[in-house]
Amino acid sequence: MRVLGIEGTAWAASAAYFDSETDEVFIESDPYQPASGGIHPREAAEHMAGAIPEVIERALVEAESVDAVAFSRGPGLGPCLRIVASAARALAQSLDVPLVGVNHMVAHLEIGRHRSGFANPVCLNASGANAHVLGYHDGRYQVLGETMDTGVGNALDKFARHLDWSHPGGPKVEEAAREGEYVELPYVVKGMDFSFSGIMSAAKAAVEAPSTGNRDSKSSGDAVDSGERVEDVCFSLQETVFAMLTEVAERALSLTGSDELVLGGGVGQNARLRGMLETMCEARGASFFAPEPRFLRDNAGMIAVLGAKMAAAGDTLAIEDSRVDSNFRPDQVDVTWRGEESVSRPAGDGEVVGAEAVVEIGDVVRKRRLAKEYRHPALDERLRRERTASEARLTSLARREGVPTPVVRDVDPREGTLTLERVGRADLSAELTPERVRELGRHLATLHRAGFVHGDPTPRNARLSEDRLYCIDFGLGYHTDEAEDHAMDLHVFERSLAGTAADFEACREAVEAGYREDGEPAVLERLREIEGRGRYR
Ligand SMILES: C[C@@H](O)[C@H](NC(=O)OP(=O)(O)OC[C@H]1O[C@@H](n2cnc3c(N)ncnc32)[C@H](O)[C@@H]1O)C(=O)O
Ligand SMILES: Nc1ncnc2c1ncn2[C@@H]1O[C@H](COP(=O)(O)OP(=O)(O)OP(=O)(O)O)[C@@H](O)[C@H]1O
Ligand SMILES: [Fe+2]
Repeated sequence: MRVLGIEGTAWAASAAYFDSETDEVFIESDPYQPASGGIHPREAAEHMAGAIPEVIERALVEAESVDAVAFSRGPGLGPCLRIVASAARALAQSLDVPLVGVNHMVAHLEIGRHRSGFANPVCLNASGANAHVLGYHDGRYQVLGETMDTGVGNALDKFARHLDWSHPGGPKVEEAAREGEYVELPYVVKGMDFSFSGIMSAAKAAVEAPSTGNRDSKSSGDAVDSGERVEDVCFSLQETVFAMLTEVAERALSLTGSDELVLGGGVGQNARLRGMLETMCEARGASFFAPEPRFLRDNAGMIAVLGAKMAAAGDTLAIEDSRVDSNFRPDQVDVTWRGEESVSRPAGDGEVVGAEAVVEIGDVVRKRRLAKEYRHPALDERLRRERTASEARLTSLARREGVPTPVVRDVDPREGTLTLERVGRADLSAELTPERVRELGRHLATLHRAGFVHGDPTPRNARLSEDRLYCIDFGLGYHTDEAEDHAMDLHVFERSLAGTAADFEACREAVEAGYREDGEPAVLERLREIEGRGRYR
């Protein structure tokens, strides 16, 4: 199969030629560079209009023959997408070959899968406009977790703009971070979702005022002093944001039971991010793969490679059905080029390596949050201490409210250790029936009424016994009466179901039915709203 791929979702006007027989990929790109500020959609489209025909021409020179034309159908900037689609349609028609419409984010994932040879990896996409973790289940790439606000590259670019640095800011932040030292910034992970806006405001505020020169008087907590050195804030921004991405990637590996991770997207060119992911995977015996930079940043090579797989599966488009979709989500794609395999977790006993902790299961359960090598030591110490303390406190509080939880026998937040009663005979994930899931819905409603959230409700954080369902692992829980936070708790659970459950719809109805029995109707309405926000915006 020989495929001509075209990419132009935002800044990279790119065309590529892929020959699946030799596995060679020839890429021609012409980037758009804004004169000032960030990417202007109109200017970007003007760039595409001029550059797309030229890069196609150069790629065609390399092409011996073309069996299909593939193009990025979305997500991206509408005006840019339309130019690319027109060019692709015209080319497919003039060459009289099929047209293939590729989801750009799935292409960022598939290029890693293709180059690594991994069968069934979890994928972290860290790009400009997006940030999410994908896992394959039920014939789709499920979004296991994603940003609640901006993409990770956009967050870095905006911070750089605040410093009057030119676009793109990511590489400049990386450069400045080399000389930096750690200052504390907010850290926001909810289940496998995460948010950058609070961190970015804190980072901007931190560099606002001129330095006082007194570096010993920093306050702790989420408050950040202004007047920090730019290189220190850049360093800490990377330490914080990339630790969040690495943590959610690890959670996804733990939830799905996969031991393969691939990285995609332009921010994947960052050496610190790659290093953290590598270290995390090594520590848990997983394999990590990041494609070379030409396949990480936006490029038509990944479009051609996925286009070839789709064309081989007969997944082509009639011209009249080839509309672009600027909000095209990866989980909307019907994965026609793969089998029905899904990552599922073998039930284990003895010592369990969770996402966060090593859990020894004997007469009692000993949970140790060991230091994570990938994190900066100061951030690592803070997270382990805070989460261990929360887990002990909320586990006991939940039981007093009537939700079954293990008795906490001992806790040492400084060491990050807990000793817990052993409860249940299996994780809920082992027998995921609607009836059991409904019980979890009731438990969540009870917690919320009591004014706190679990923080990470998944089928692996609930334990089955004959007569009850225990909730465990409250480390990400916190006190809140906000409907948004309560709805987010349910959303985290439903997402983890979508990534693992055999009968997702029945389980989702069950958790909501259980919640309705004791919870606020406003929370379920808010849940619908959260889902309707797509990527929360
Ligand atoms: C929809 C599509 O248009 C969009 N594309 C996109 O965001 O371009 P991509 O090439 O994947 O990523 C660009 C981002 O990658 C960042 N970046 C590039 N090199 C970096 C580095 N060394 N460190 C951190 N960020 C870097 C840039 O600052 C910029 O924000 C996407 O994939 O979300
Ligand atoms: N009190 C307990 N009784 C019985 N089994 C337990 C108990 N606590 C934990 N486990 C088992 O250990 C596994 C991991 O525990 P836990 O979820 O607390 O660790 P974790 O590292 O936070 O995991 P993750 O973040 O991946 O959910 C659970 O899925 C469960 O099977
Ligand atoms: Fe991209």
